[in-house]
Amino acid sequence: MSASSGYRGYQVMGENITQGKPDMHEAIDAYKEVEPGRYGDRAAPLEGSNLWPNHLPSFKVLFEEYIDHMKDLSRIILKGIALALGGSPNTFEGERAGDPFWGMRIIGYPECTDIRRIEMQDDGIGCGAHTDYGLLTLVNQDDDIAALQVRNRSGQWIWAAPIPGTFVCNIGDMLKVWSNGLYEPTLHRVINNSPRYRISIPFFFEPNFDAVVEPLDSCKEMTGGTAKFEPVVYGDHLAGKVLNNFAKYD
Ligand SMILES: O=C(O)CCC(=O)C(=O)O
Ligand SMILES: [Fe+2]
Repeated sequence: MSASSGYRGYQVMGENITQGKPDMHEAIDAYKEVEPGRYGDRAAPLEGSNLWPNHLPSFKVLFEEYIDHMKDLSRIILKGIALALGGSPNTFEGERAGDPFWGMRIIGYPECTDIRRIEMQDDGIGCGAHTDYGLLTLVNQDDDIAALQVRNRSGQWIWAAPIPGTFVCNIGDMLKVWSNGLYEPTLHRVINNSPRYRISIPFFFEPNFDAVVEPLDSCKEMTGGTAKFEPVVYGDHLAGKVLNNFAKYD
């Protein structure tokens, strides 16, 4: 993991920072590849190619096949959301998310032992509370370890306990803007209190890198007629977040 690979590749335990605190996980991070100069200065920090393990040639093939399935599934879910928001099913195609940016992480959370707790002097936070940055996240988590928590409307943290054969679907920041607040991004965090190493694979379906995200007309109509959010270019939002997570590389 380094700034020169556009923050792609392997990160050691504690390298990812959320709200100023190191997260207790290790991960392989991949993003849609961005050729130099493709989106001008705003994409420069995220330019780069993914890094694959040399000794596992099938890894890249399987990974890319999985990404294609995740993109197809995300598009189907977004068609439903678009209809619910009073728009055409293709609202998120074309210049909004027809050429979606994406990210995917393969994350490992260490097993929880008393010794580790003392050594790390941490409170067991595998990933600090945050919302995801884009449209939708599809989390594929280990079937038998409850570690992901989401905060409900009453402010309580509840377990998003795994249901075999399903994904947890989180709403991202950009869907809040496009829906003028009708969709609330899911605040979530990870605490692996189990005595076993946990693996989860979140896939992030994002807008086009250069999409200008602003409340949709149909959503403004449903929420009192005025825009509650300023327009934001998705790539700027993402670059700000990623640089913050890896502040030590600045
Ligand atoms: O490990 C999980 O279940 C979720 C990870 C997560 O929230 C993230 O990487 O954004
Ligand atoms: Fe997340």
